[in-house]
Amino acid sequence: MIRFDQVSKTYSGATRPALGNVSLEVLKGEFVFLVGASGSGKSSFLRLILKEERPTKGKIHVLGHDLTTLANRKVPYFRRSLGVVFQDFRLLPNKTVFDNVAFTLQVIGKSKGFIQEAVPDVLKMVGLAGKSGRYPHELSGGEQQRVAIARAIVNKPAILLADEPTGNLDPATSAGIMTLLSTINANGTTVLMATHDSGIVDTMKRRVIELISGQIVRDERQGGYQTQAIPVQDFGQAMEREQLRTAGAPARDAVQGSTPPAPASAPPVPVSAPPVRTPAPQTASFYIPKQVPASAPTATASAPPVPPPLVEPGDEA
Ligand SMILES: Nc1ncnc2c1ncn2[C@@H]1O[C@H](COP(=O)(O)OP(=O)(O)OP(=O)(O)O)[C@@H](O)[C@H]1O
Repeated sequence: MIRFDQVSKTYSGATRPALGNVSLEVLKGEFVFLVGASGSGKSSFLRLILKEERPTKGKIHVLGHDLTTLANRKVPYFRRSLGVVFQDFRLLPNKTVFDNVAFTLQVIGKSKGFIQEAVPDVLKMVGLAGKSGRYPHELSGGEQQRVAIARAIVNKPAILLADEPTGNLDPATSAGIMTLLSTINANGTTVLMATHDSGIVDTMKRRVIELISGQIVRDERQGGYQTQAIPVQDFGQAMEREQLRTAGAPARDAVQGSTPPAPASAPPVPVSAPPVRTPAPQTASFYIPKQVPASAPTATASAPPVPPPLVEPGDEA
């Protein structure tokens, strides 16, 4: 369904790649979380799938299309099989809930009759049946995100890409959105979701792909937000910090080049699924038990660079 073969993306003027030599496969019907610190490449990954960016190297196949050779004139048609949801909802402020969802169908030339049936159906599905005449500013954040999700799925996409869809929502509202995304997934849509929300990832126990500096360092079935282990190189520094904190003794010699003893309280070494078509990156050739909590990545205050709306009024039917 989605395949990356040794894909690298270096933005012009950048000194290092946003994504480096990424290979993976996502199968039909999967629900995949993309996790990693700000700037690790999650949004770039999603934009490559949308063909909003071109890889600098490597091949990307989505829904049977080779995106490197897909003609520009075919891109709008290709994107009709993809739904996209963003952290900041991106609703049209001067259109009602109904019209926000209907707009997507109008620009791809769906008939009035189709729209009159499809929009109420999808609004019911997302729990907004009674709010079709409201404007975005009359809705809560969670409701606005439901409208955005309705708009993304009204054309029944094969793949739903969600870039931090709960980033602006409180935990209870986020849980409702995740229930909705799970239902959409259970109905057959493949879902890829970039997130910083550890609670959601830990609760849902889905496939987790973790990026560090554009490299896949973990691809785990039923994973958590943070692995129970950290890369071995980091372990030396972590141990050193911990020992300095507790006893003042430097620790580098004690841990480098050998597997350290696990403390009584250490979690078991995780048995994660081997990476799917993913070469092990140099920074994570193997993992050892975590000794100190790694600092949790935090969302940036400003939104990452974002692509324009997927469907333009000029698109042909
Ligand atoms: N359009 C762009 N032009 C130049 N550099 C970019 C562009 N988009 C992203 N980058 C850079 O690529 C790297 C990866 O960015 P990306 O937005 O993919 O990360 P992210 O993991 O989605 O971050 P966040 O969690 O903050 O959204 C960063 O170093 C970023 O500065």
